[in-house]
Amino acid sequence: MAHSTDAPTRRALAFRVEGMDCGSCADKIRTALWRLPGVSSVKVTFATESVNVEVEDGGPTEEAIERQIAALGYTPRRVEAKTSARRLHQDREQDPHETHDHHAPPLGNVPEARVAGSAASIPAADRAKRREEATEAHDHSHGHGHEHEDTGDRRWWETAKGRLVLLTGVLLVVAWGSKLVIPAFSPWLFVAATLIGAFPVARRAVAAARAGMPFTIEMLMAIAATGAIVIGAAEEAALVVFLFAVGEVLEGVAAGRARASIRALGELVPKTAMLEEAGATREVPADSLQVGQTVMVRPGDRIPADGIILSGTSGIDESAVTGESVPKTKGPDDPVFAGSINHEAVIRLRVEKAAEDNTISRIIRLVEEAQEAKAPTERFIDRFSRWYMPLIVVAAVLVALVPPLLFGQDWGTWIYRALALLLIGCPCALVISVPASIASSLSAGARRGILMKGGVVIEGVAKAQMVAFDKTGTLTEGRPKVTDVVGISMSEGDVLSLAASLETGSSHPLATAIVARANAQAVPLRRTQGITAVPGQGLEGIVEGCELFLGAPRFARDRAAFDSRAAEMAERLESEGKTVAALVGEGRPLGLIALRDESRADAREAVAELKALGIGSVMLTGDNKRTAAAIAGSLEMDERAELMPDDKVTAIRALAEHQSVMMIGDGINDAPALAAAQVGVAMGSGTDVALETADAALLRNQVRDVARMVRLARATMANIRQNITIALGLKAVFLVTSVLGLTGLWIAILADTGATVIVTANALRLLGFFQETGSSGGTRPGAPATLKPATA
Ligand SMILES: Nc1ncnc2c1ncn2[C@@H]1O[C@H](COP(=O)(O)OP(=O)(O)OP(=O)(O)O)[C@@H](O)[C@H]1O
Ligand SMILES: [Zn+2]
Repeated sequence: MAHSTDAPTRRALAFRVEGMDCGSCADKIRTALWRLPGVSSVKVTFATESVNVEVEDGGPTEEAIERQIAALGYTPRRVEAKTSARRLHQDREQDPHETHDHHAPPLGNVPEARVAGSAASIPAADRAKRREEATEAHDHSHGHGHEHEDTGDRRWWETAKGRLVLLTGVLLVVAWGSKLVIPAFSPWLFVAATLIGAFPVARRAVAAARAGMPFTIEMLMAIAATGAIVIGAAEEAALVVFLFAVGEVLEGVAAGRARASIRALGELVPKTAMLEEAGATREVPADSLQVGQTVMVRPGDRIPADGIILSGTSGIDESAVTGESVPKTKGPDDPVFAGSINHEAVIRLRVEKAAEDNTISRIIRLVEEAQEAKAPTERFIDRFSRWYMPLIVVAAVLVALVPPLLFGQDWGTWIYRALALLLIGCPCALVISVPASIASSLSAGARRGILMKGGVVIEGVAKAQMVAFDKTGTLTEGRPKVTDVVGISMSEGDVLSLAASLETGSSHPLATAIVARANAQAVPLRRTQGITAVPGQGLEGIVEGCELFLGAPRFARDRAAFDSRAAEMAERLESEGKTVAALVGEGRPLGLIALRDESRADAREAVAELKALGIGSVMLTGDNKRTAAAIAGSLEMDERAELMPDDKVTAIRALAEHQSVMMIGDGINDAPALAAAQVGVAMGSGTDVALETADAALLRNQVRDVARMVRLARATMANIRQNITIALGLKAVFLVTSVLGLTGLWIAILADTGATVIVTANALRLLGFFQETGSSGGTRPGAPATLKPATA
C-alpha cells in the first residue's frame, strides 16, 4: 500500500459525471477507475454527480479517465478541482470497496457520520497545504482545452440515455408500421431496432465486465436481448430494449429531483451583490465576494454572503439557513447568513466568508455528503443485491437447461422463460430503495433546519428510546437573570459588588448575568487578583486582599460555616428553581445571589410530544438537585443533577447501557457527552459549531424540533421498509410468474422499471413530510417553488 506523501507529482482531477442515479452506479465508476494503474485515490459522490481522482506521475491522462467513465455509459465533464484536494486526502490508502469517507463502526453504534465533520479538525497548517494542492490542481486543469463551466442538469432528451429512448422508440414505431405494410420485412426491422438499441448497453456491459464487474444490469439486458433474437422473439426484444431505456431515464429524472431539492437551498443565495468600493456601489457576482469587502443590502433583498453588520438595523429572516422564519432584529456587530432576507432597512455588512464557505453552502455540502454515509439497512441491501444478481443468473441457466434436458420439454419455451428470469434479476429498484428515501429525508429536514448526517443517524434517531437534554442553553434560554441578592454579613450592594468583581474573570452564563446586574445598578467593581475557575463549583479569587469563593452553596459550605438561617434561605431559593451562588470570604458566608434561567417556551410541549412517541426525557445538569428538580418537575421530565463536567459522560454511558440514547446539547462545551450517546445532537447556538461537532444539528432554537426530527426519522425508516417490500415483493411475484410462463419478457422488464418508479415516487413523498404533517413552525418561503424537478 503506497504511503501518502503529499508529493507534488500527484494531480487531482475532478469531473462532473452525468447519468449516475444511485449508489451502485457510483460503485461501478469507482471500481473501474480504481483498476487504472497510477490512480492513487478515487472519490465518487452520486449525490453531487462528482468524481474526484488523484493520479500519480505517469498515471492515466484525464482523457483516459474520461474514456473509462464514458465506456460505462456515463457522461463525464472536466471541472476545476476546487475542493477536491481536501476530500481526496481522506480517501488515500483505501481499497475501492471502502473508498467512501465513512467506515462502518465496529459495533455499529458509533455513528460513522461523525467522520464527515473531520475536515474541520484538520490543523490550520495542513489545511493551508491542502489549499495549495487544490490551487495546483486548478493550474493543471488549465491548458487542456476542456469546458470548465458547470452547465447544470440537462433536459432528459439531451442526455445519452434520453437519446437512446428516442432512438429505440422511433425504431420500434417504424418496425410496427412496417408490420402493417410489408409484414415479411418487419422481423428484420425488429432485429435492427434491438441491435441498435442494445449496442450501447452491451458496450457498457463489456466495459464493466473488463473492469471486473461481470454481473451488471447491462449484462443481463444484453444477454436477454440477444437470446430473444436467437429464439425468434425479435419484436419483444425490441420492446424490452425500449422499456429498459425508458426506465433508465425515469430513474434519472427521479434522482435529479432529489438532487434539485437539495440544490434549491443554494438558490436562495442571490447571484449578485452590491459591492461598496471607494465610496461607490456596483453590482458584482455574489460568488466573487472576498472576505473583508463591504456590501450593501437593500430591504427586501437576500443577503449575498455570511457577514457582520457594519451599519443599519433591520429584521432579518434566516429561514433559508435555520428554517426559522420569524425575523430577528439585527444591528451593528451582529452576524448574518447568506440567503437570509433583509426585511426593513438598508444594511451594510462586512463579508466574513467566501461563497463556498458560507453557512448555507456548507449545509448543502453536508447534506450531499451525508447521503454517502450508508445506513445499516442500506449496507444489508447492498450485500444482498451483490448476491442476488449472480443467483438469478444461475437460476436462469437451470431453468433453460433442466426441463429440456431432463424432462424432454421444449427448448424454446424454457429459454424464453429463462430470459424473462434474467430480466427479473435487475436489482435496480432494490438498490435505489434505501438511498432514495434517505436523500428525500435529508432534504426535507434541511429545509426545516434539521440536519442529520446520513442514513446511520436517521436510523439511530428513529430507534431512540431516551433523550438526554443538557439544561443550560438547551432546555433553558441560557440567559439567566439575577432575581434576588441576599446580604448575610454585609450589605446587598457589597455582595453584588464583590461577586461581580470576581465574575469579570469568568465567561459562565451566571457570570454574565451577575456582571450585567451590577452594571445595571451602577455598583462599583473592585480590583481583583488571581481569579481561577473551579470547574463544576464556581470560582475563587482575591478582591482587595480578601480571599473569596463564589459558587454553588453545597461547595461553599465546605469553605464556611453556614448558620441555619442562611442554609434555609439558600434551599428555599433553590426549590423555586433558581440557581444560587453563595459568596464566602475568610471562612464566613457573606451573601447569596439567586439567578433564574427561564426554560424555553416550547420545552414542556416538546417533552410531552416525545412521551407520546414513546420516548423518555431526562435533564442533565451541573446545577444542584433542588433547582434541577424544580425545573424538571415543571417540564414533567426526569433529571440527573449535581453532575461534574465528566459526570455527564458517565451518566450518558449508564443510560445508554440498556437503551438507545440521544443527547441534545449546545455542541460547544458538551461535545464529549454528545459523542458518548448513540446520537449526539447540537441545538441552536452558533450554527458553525453545531454543524461540525454532532451527528445531527437543530439550527432553530426550538426544543420541539427534537420531536419533529424523530418523526421524520421514523417516517423515513417506514418509507424504507415500504420500498424494500415493494421492490422485493414485485420481484418475487414476477419471478414465479416468469418461471410458470404466465408473464413474458416485456412484463419482466416493465416490472423492474415499474418498481423503480414506484419506489422513487414513494421516497419523494418524504420531501413534503413537514407540509403533510402540518408540523407548525417556520416554513421556507420560495422553497416549494424551486422544488420542481430540474430535469423534467
Ligand atoms: N462562574 C460561576 N459563578 C457562580 N457559580 C458558578 C460558576 N460556575 C459554576 N458555578 C456553580 O457550579 C454549578 C455547576 O456548574 P457547571 O458549569 O458545571 O454547570 P452549568 O453549566 O451551570 O449547568 P448545566 O450543566 O445545566 O449546563 C452551577 O450550577 C453553579 O452553581
Ligand atoms: Zn443505477
